[in-house]
Amino acid sequence: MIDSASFLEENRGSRGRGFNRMKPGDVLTHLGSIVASLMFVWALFQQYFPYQLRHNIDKYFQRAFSFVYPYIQITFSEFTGERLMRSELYSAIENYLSSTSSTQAKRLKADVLKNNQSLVLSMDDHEEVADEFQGIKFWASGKNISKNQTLSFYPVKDEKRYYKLTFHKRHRDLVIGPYLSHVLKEGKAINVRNRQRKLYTNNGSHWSHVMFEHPATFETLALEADKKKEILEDLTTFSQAEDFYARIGRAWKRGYLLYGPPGTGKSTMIAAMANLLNYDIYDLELTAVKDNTELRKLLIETSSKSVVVIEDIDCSLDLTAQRRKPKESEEATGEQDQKPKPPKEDREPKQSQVTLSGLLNFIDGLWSACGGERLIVFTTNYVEKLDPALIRKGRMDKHVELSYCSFEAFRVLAKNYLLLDDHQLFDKIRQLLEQTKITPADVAEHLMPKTVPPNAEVCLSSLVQGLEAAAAEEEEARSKAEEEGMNKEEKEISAIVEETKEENSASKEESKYNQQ
Ligand SMILES: Nc1ncnc2c1ncn2[C@@H]1O[C@H](COP(=O)(O)OP(=O)(O)OP(=O)(O)O)[C@@H](O)[C@H]1O
Ligand SMILES: [Mg+2]
Repeated sequence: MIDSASFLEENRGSRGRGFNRMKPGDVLTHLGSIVASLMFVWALFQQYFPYQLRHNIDKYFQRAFSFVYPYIQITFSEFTGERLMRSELYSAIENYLSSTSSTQAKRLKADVLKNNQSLVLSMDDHEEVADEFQGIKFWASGKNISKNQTLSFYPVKDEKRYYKLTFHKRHRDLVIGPYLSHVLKEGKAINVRNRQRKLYTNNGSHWSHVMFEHPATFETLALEADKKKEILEDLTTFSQAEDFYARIGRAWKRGYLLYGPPGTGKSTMIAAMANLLNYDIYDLELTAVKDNTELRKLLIETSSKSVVVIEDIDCSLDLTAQRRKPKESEEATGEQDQKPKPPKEDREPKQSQVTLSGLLNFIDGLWSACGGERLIVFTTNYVEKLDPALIRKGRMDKHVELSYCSFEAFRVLAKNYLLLDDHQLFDKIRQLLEQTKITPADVAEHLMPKTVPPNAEVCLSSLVQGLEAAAAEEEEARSKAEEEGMNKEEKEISAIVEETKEENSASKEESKYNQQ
């Protein structure tokens, strides 16, 4: 255990005893002359001693010092190697020490992250803070040393930042093993929490991004509580299961298929997922991807801790047709790949040549494992249109149906939009919701404030009217369909009657003819 405090105290104590017999004025005079002499000697040493000699003296002094000094120091420089790369360890330590720094250090550096939303404090140069791990105290100091560049005519300051970790030599194994990996892990986790998340979209084979700032959360998502809980648990379990996936030999990724009519919250759920897990979003526009090679390139460029989304997968590509087409041509010509492709551009508008097998490879091929910790989410309005190979378990592990608004979902929206837990109109709304189909997007539109100040009664009445109108429309459509069905039936019956009449008259004619 480091006992620096007591070490300093002892030194201070012995000095104090030595100076006790003198008067304060004498002490100061003495001290002044000692310091001046030391500085003079040091200046002489710096200036007149040959560099090699100075270097050797330094070296042996350090060795002799470390022989008696029981502490070990590790330095973590900001830049490693060619000074081009900022050391990952350095930033991890910076993040790791940020909380300790903000409580202990007296001079701090402030930085704003997440688009000016959160303030991050780190210790300033030459500050020192203590950290405790498994009951042992370590010292970390932030330093910024400046060196003059020697080969320059105009001396330019060359600044180097580093953290120095000091600990007693008996803790060497603990520090080099568990402590440093703990610092690295925690530092990275803080970095992930603090980063401004991004929403990427592909422009051909390149990703471009904007800041991701969707406010959706699972709390505000209108969904039945048990369904919400199930998805939440699934996501949280996934995000914490790195070791499990490694143990069972599976790539650390999970596929979600969200399906349901438009306006039922599929895109909103994706935003909520990303917000829950602190992931980036890669919104992949498949129609802009030229071919399978480009698709793979895009996949490789995605980072871990991300949600890769393909919206409206049924519209993105005519996947089933694309799978069939090569087979047909294969049958006709015998070989598929060697055959030069017809110049399609001449006859039809340029289409993406991404195939179903390319997409399947994207989801669970060898390349899909790179990066890890990734969700792949497909959305569709028509789940029945999708090729079963695409959505089988293992590829799309979880199928989530988002459907029309239930009363439970409505209550979530009422709480979000109107801050209401209950209201006299709720019973009526419940009955109407049981009779009619309305999407959460439509309900949300009714609940948007319509007056200043907002009035819940007005919004709920608007919803009731909307629901009644939808119910009336549905009723009308139903009776029309029934009528049409009846008409169709009547027509069919009369056609059959006509047919039998004709048949009867024909047979009568025939028997007459036979009798003659
Ligand atoms: N389940 C829901 N919970 C909360 N808000 C919802 C929900 N469903 C829809 N909304 C609201 O309706 C709007 C449209 O929803 P969203 O874009 O998520 O629908 P979608 O299912 O992705 O539709 P599409 O199939 O057309 O892409 C959202 O802005 C959101 O405010
Ligand atoms: Mg959508």
